[in-house]
Amino acid sequence: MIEVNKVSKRYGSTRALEDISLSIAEGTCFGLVGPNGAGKSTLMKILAGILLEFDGDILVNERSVSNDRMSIKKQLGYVPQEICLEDTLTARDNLIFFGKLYGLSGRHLEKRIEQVLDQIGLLERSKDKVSTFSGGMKRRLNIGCALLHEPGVIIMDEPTVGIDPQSRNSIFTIIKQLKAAGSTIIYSSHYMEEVELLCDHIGLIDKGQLMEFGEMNDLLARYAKPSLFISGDEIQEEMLSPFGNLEKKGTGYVIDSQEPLITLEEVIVMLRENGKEPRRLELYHPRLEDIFFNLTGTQLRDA
Ligand SMILES: Nc1ncnc2c1ncn2[C@@H]1O[C@H](COP(=O)(O)OP(=O)(O)OP(=O)(O)O)[C@@H](O)[C@H]1O
Repeated sequence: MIEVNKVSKRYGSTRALEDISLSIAEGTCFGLVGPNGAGKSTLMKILAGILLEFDGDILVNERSVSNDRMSIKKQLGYVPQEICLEDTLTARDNLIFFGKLYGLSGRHLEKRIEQVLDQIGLLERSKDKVSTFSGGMKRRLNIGCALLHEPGVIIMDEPTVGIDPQSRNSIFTIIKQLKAAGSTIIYSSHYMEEVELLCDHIGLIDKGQLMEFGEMNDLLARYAKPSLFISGDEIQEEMLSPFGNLEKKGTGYVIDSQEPLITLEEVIVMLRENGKEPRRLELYHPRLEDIFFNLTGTQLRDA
């Protein structure tokens, strides 16, 4: 269990984090979501024991990162947002360097390097210099460096920024495998769809403040309503108003409904009886974006 207790951080006059409290249970995949500049990296660095000056405390399995830093660091793997590799060395030599930093050596280190290279899909490129790698390969190696010492908790700060879809998918596969093996994952991103796909618990952060945190499904149920979307030249507002609260959205209307399937059926019957055909008629499932919008009144200010 990781407990973040009233954590605040200032850089000069900038308040990067304000009074953040949350907890992350073992074996969960926790997504920290927020726009650029929200404070995600700052919190990730504090969690990883890299940023040492802050107010409040963080407990990892009841031990404070401020007092037990070295023993806690062994349980953590940190993947920084900026790629942190030596370009002039091979993938294998980079892994040797990071493995030694974590106190690994000899046959155990060799074995872990083979396993990690396989896990990140770079076995065949292990003897190539990092300078010949694509952005996505560098990101995968960056992740591999944090996995060598088999940490129980892996902290990944926006690991998919600026990479191609294929590498992104392969990073998702790595994360899903880590999850299945029981690791705790803390994943920050400003891509809501990634967090929705990977994480079961989330924290929404904006301007240094934690807007909400909890289980994804609970938050979706609390903040976002299921609804129907309908559009078409023949579709008019007065036809739809008996079916629930209506909102004009783009070229059509959104109908709020607690039981969208039943409403869908009723709308179809009404359309048939009136001989009208919609261009689009579909169930709308609440998204993480809806929670953020409900809490902040804005769409995620994506860069
Ligand atoms: N070393 C620093 N010195 C001064 N200000 C900083 C420093 N690091 C971050 N900040 C500021 O603190 C705030 C939070 O930054 P942080 O990098 O934690 O946000 P973020 O959510 O990770 O954003 P991004 O997705 O752009 O990395 C921003 O206003 C940022 O400009």
